[in-house]
Amino acid sequence: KLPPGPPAVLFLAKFLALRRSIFDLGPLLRDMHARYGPVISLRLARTLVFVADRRLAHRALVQGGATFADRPPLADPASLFTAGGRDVSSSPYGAYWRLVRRNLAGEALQPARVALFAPARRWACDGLVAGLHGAHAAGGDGDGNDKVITLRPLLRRAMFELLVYMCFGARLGQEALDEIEGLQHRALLSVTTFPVFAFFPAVTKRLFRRLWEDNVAVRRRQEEVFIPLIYAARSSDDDTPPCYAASLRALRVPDQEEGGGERPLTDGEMVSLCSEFLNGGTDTTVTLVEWIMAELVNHPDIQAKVREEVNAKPELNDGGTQGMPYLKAVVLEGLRLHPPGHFVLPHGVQSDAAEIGGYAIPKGAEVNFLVAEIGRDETVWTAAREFRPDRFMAGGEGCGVDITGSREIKMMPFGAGRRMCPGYALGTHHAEYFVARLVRDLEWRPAADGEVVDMAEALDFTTVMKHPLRARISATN
Ligand code: HEM
Repeated sequence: KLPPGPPAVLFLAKFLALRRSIFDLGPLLRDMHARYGPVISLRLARTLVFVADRRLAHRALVQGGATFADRPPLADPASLFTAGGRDVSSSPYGAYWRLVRRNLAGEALQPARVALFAPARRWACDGLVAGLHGAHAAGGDGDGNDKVITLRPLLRRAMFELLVYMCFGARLGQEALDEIEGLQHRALLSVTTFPVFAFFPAVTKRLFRRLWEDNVAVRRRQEEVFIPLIYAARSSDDDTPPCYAASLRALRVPDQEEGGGERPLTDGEMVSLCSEFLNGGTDTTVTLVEWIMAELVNHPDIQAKVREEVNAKPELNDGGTQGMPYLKAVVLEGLRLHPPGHFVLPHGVQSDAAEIGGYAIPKGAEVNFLVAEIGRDETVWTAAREFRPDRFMAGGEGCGVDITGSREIKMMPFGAGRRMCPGYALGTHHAEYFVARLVRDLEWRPAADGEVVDMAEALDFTTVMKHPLRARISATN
């Protein structure tokens, strides 16, 4: 018995009537869950299943082991940009995925390695704060030490530069960064825009030839830019910690064609893995930091409390955020209330006997989990729609929450189980450090006196602030 859900035609009619993007299912799904229950299905080109209940999510993703650890196959152009599903997030569950994931988690993202990048975090934030101070000259208003800025572009550039350095071990000039950021944006669009080439690809690639050729040209340019950077990347030297690209060059994966032997990664695979590293590490964290700063503008009391804690800790000068429980609570509350991804990436099913909540989930189905709904569940969180970091301090309902969800899921901003985000510690640490520096070095107020920042959401690749944060900043002493 499949999970209940509306007939596909009715769903599509509603979807088109609302002129929603294929990604923007949130409001429709909420209505459908209210009507049909916590597990629903929709039979479109393949069966889509949506799970909105934290206990069922735990049973499927954590207790279910490998049952839902696969990914559905990708259509073009997503397939083009992942070298045919060969990055970590789109590889099918199996030996190749295990090796590339272990390399990412065990090499590039392991805590001792991340610690070596403390000076890089510092220069990234120094540049960001200096840029915000200088934003006045570039068109901010107000005067002297007090100006209205838009945070996102400068924040994005600082985070991107940091990730590029962690990936390639090189600091690039602004022009090269501009180009790579543009290419990365185009690669992301391949995931978020309507997948025309999923339908009769031989025909649609002719019908929409310009669009297809455009994608091919972007991918070619991405290879031209990335391959020299990958081969120039040193394993490490006195000044540069070992970067991700160098670990990819050293990695060996099973060679399917050579009957059991090993082979290095192809250039295409390395380009896609680097591209995933840059996008995975930048957009999610930037979105999170922007939401948190918006909450801190709306809650000056919380902002002052973070500043007080951060000022008392010289560790920040070394790129660390140890011993700052309130800062950590603020970031956790940001992850709960404003998870950058409102869904995990779609999960695939390899077995014939999968079930969720007593419903059969057919092989080949695509299973999605409603991350934002789970973090805002009123039965778990008091005043679930309010920003209250204290809930993660001693005595609060979130104190000691298990962010990996292995014991129990109360929130799952990074997913849970075998496909859980391998970057969760880095993402959290970057968010903590950037928020700490922005609050320590600058005072944040509404753009106009008495104004409340609008917290409306919009779907980009992540769920971003519909109106990018504008705030009045001044230097702290
Ligand atoms: C605040 C920051 C971040 C958030 C909220 C976030 C969120 C997520 C989520 C929800 C998933 C899907 C999990 C699933 O399908 O069950 C995911 C997967 C993934 N993330 Fe992150 N992420 C963040 C930072 C990072 C960073 C810093 C990196 C790497 C540099 C990264 C790399 C990945 C990769 C490679 C996957 C795919 C894992 C797999 O399929 O095995 N993420 N992330």
